Amino acid sequence: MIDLITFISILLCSFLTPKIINLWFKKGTQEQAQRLPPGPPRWPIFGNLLQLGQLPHRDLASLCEKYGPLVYIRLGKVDGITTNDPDIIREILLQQDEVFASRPRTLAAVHLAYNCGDVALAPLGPKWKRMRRICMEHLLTTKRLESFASHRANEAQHLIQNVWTLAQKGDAINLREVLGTFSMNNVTRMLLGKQYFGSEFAGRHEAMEFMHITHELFWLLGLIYLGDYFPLWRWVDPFGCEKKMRDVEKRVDDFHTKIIEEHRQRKIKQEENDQTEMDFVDILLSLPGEDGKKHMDDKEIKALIQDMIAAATDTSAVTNEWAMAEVIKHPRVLKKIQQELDTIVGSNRMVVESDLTHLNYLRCVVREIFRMHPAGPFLIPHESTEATTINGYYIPKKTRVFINTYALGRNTKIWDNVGEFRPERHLSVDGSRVEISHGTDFKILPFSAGKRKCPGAPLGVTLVLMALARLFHCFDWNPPDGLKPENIDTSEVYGMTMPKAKPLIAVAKPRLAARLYQ
Ligand code: HEM
Repeated sequence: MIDLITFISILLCSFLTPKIINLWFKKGTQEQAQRLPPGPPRWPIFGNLLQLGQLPHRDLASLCEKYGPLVYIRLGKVDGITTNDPDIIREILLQQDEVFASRPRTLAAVHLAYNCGDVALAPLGPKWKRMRRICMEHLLTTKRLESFASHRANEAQHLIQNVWTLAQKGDAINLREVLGTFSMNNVTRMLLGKQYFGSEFAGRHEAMEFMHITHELFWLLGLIYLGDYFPLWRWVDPFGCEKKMRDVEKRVDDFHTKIIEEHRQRKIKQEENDQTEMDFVDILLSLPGEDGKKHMDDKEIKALIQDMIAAATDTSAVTNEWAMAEVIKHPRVLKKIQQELDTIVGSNRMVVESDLTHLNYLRCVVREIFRMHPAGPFLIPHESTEATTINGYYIPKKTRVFINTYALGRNTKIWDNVGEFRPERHLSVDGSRVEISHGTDFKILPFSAGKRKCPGAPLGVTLVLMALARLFHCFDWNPPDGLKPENIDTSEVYGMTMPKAKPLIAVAKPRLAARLYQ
């Protein structure tokens, strides 16, 4: 006699299998009629999901090499396209911006971005528009960023002191830690009025908890979670990903609740005419809410805090670590950067922000890093709001768009010797200032373009250039004993950002007068 479970399974199979086959063939016929872009053959149910490995940006890059500049893929039940081509990217991000400027509602965005109530992961619509406007008009204006210039100068000096102390001890330096601390402190000082690491730090336990949950958050946000493409997977969740998302959601929320409460208490205690500088949380607490409400909801404030931390810290820290790795690997480039710094800044003072626009060769180095190791290998995936066509190919509504910036930077049709680190390729013929943006040719895309372009780009560029200029000006750099520069490992891991697989360890030797490091 068959047991009940076997009976139900047989019943379900006999009911579902014809439906799935039917749907699959129906879909196939529709697709043929509407001429989707070319792409690899697909499995039933899974589509091309099983063809993506640990480094999906490389897998999708190979598909573009094989099938052309615009490739159709199917991820479970979700339509997807990918491209490595400047003209198609321009078409998607500028010409058809309105169609492609939405975001997919992924489970990570639901759990970790307050039900898509933030800026970065919110679908296109009035809510996203309002939250983005708050960022642009109240947090990231030139005037507001200028008001934090002294904090940034202070953190740049703190970075140098930190490295100097380690160099005096003769220790090899873990640059991932040092650069992560620099980015995190800069962002949390602006955002939360707190420095989490260093002399005025917020308390060791709080700092460690903060670092820990931030790392888990980044990891979960970058994950290609099968439950997003294949709903049955959610029933099983064999690796406990969704459980982890809920766990991190709760811990992050507790953390933000505490921050908001601290700011409210501080405000109550403050004298009325107190002129203490306002941080981002103070500003958000002072803004009116939607529909005539006196204040913004706590949930909205938390979603914005979350976005700023996630968007600003890892992107700049990862870019800086790649730049240090490639430059130490290429001593010729380090020499040229230092010659430029010695000419423009000299050896009697530290680099200041106003120097950064004049450091044209260093700017080429940063552009070359964005070409070879872009912080966002797929930007943040976009989604189409309606069916459309690109180059005569049909793109269905709700198609997920993987703009492959990694493959763009290694596209042999637009770059020569793609694996060679050669900053000079970005020098302008007339010697004019080298811009760290996509420009008109869209051959690199560090901060994206169109409605969803990064609103923090000027701050991001400053954080990157400042850390690098100071570190190369103040120190000579070598790999640890026994490792030749050319053997420095430059393999990557995939995530929301694309960090170096192994932390960069290097030895620093001061090159300026000792008094300047104090
Ligand atoms: C080197 C540093 C940075 C890099 C490389 C970077 C890069 C990016 C990229 C590639 C995107 C996705 C754009 C798209 O999907 O089309 C993005 C979005 C975003 N970035 Fe940045 N970013 C950096 C720094 C910052 C900073 C400092 C902030 C704020 C303080 C910031 C805030 C944001 C926000 C809020 C979004 C979402 C925009 C939206 O969806 O409307 N970023 N960034």
